[in-house]
Amino acid sequence: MRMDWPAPLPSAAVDADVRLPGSKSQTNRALVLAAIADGPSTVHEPLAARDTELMAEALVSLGARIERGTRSWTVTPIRPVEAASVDCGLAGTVMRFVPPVAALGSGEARFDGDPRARERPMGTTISSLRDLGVRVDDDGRGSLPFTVHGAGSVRGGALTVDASASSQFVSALLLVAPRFAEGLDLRHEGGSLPSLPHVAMTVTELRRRGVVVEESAGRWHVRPGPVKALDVTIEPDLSNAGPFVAAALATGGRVRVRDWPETTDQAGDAWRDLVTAFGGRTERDGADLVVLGPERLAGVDLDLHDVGELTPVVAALAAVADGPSRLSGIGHLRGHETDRLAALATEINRLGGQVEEQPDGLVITPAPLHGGTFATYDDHRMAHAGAVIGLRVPGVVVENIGTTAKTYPRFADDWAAVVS
Ligand SMILES: O=C(O)C1=C[C@@H](OP(=O)(O)O)[C@@H](O)[C@H](O)C1
Ligand SMILES: C=C(OP(=O)(O)O)C(=O)O
Repeated sequence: MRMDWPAPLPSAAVDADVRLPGSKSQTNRALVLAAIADGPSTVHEPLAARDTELMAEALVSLGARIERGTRSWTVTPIRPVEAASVDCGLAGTVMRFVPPVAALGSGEARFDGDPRARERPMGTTISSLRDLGVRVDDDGRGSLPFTVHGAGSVRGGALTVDASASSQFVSALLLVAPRFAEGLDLRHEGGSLPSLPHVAMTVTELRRRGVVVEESAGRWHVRPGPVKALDVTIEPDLSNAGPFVAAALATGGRVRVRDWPETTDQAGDAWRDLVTAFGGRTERDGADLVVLGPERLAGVDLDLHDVGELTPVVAALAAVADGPSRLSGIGHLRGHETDRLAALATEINRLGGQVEEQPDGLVITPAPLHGGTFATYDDHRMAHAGAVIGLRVPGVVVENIGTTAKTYPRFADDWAAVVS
């Protein structure tokens, strides 16, 4: 249900604890790897949200069995089916990770998604599968919908791709590469590869399951072999920690994020450095991370190429900061859930802000903001950005708060608990 949501305005500095749901990126990698493993695996504390439910349904439609309990999902690997239909929704991980899984099968799998999903870049998925000898039928636009025809096996070997539009093209191929007869010797060639922590997460998860991966700059070699079944526990989603971290920063308050991992591949771990850049501080307290907001929120000059998915919340903070900010290295965000650079500039400026869109980023000059509707374009992180601006600006109404269900169905309730 689409619901306009008046963003809560705190009456004092925020002082709260939050326990986040599981990581989308880890949950969807765990599901894919379990579906091609050598036996059943259990995923503990998975994220239950639209993107991960779509992933589970996609793998089930390809022949996996997934029993979804409240705190753990048990996956029995794929037994290939003759025909499958996969709804990718708006999930980049589903539209990029699942087609190579379908290529391992022996039937035909049709992929489609939300209207906006048909505009997200998919050309590298289609061309890389074709270069591997897999038949893919599409309408020539390099996007959804398309059909993958599994031929029972994929030979693999050497492959060069341009993954400058999304790191997910690389992760997708690496995840299934141990199941290619010759493994995979993958090179990225083209503009700079974004979101490197996400590729590191892919390599870590493969190695945890006994897969041999060698890597050097822009090149990965995956040896063929079994993917060992493994029971895993998913970490809290540190990218979704962003709006809560921002609540401490924007109000000069304190937020304790429960169970922040000591070490992790998650892009959201960069929040520890981002807090410092905005003038705040973090303290570790046992398993938790405590974020302490500054008296005055500093402007920032940040290259977010590696952690692009944090941009909407960073931009929202920059819009209420005391000094000017520049965010760069994020041209690829135009292919995310929406064109995030255009969406952020349009929506912040609608509230009286001064945001200039650049080819690879945003220049944000502080300006007094006023209330109004903050449109979200079916983008969960645009909704987070609206909520963060609403911490400082009375009368912000976030359009379609339900879009947060993509990765965080409880967001509005958790936010109300933290902010009021
Ligand atoms: O592999 C993943 O789990 C992801 C990779 C990144 O994609 P891009 O490289 O397309 O930004 C990130 O933004 C996305 O939210 C999740
Ligand atoms: C870019 C994102 O998602 P997706 O996995 O759909 O690409 C995101 O969550 O910020």
